[in-house]
Amino acid sequence: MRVLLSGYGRMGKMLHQLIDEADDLELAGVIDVDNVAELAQCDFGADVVIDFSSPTIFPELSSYVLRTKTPLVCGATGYEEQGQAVKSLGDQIPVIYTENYSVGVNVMAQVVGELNRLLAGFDIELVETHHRYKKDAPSGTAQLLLRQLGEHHLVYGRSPADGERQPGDIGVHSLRGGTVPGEHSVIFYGEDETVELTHRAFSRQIFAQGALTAARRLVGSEPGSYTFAQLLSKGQDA
Ligand SMILES: NC(=O)C1=CN([C@@H]2O[C@H](COP(=O)(O)OP(=O)(O)OC[C@H]3O[C@@H](n4cnc5c(N)ncnc54)[C@H](OP(=O)(O)O)[C@@H]3O)[C@@H](O)[C@H]2O)C=CC1
Ligand SMILES: O=C(O)C1=N[C@H](C(=O)O)C[C@H](O)C1
Repeated sequence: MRVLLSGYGRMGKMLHQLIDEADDLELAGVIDVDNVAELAQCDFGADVVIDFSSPTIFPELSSYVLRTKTPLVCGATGYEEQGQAVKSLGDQIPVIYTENYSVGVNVMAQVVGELNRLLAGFDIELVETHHRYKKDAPSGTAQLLLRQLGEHHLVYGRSPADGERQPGDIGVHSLRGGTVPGEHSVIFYGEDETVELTHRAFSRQIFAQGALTAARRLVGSEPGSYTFAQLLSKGQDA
């Protein structure tokens, strides 16, 4: 399977290493800030595009995948406004977008939704921690987890002026430092008890492996916008 990488930072380089190590994968090319124009000029002959760059590349990237009918695995975060636009590519090609390609977070999201239903009335706070270089806050995964919690009033950080916690608030706290690949906790506070769910990534290899698994299962699929859970279960069916 020939892979075109979009974005050659921490994730792009990790993917390149895994592609070189895998017998079934080959690098079709790399797109980064200095050669985005090639998307309009070339056909890299790729079976799939894997994007870990930034939503700012979406116009060029979407034109390329639609013109060449190449399936797209999209992992860059910060796509809230364009989320629907990414998914609408599924009318013509197979596409997946998720803010987190780890199996653990995928399961955590389902459990968070269930805990939210079972622990109605508990106060909820979300804490996410990432390396010092992360550009966006809160993380994409935080937004994925917040979607499982339904409509709430989000309080980002907490300032001295905020006063007492209001019913229905969810505090969202972003910590940045060191080399942390990604940690997310959702904490439910009740009367004299708390329930805390935490996912810790020990390396960004899990995200890269998850994106490659999604790519293998997306190639050959019918056009559509797939979820990570759908592609993971597709593998189990096979
Ligand atoms: N879904 C998931 O499981 C995961 C998602 N991510 C997300 O993936 C993204 C990348 O993460 P990471 O590799 O750590 O970040 P990096 O900043 O290390 O890499 C991003 C790369 O993309 C380049 N880039 C940015 N904008 C454009 C553009 N418009 N056109 C072409 N290239 C561009 C950057 O260039 P330059 O440095 O010059 O800006 C950089 O080389 C982030 O949004 C991150 O949150 C990360 C891990 C897992
Ligand atoms: O930028 C990162 O590193 C990560 N970004 C994703 C996010 O924003 O949630 C996924 C993972 O946590 C690592």
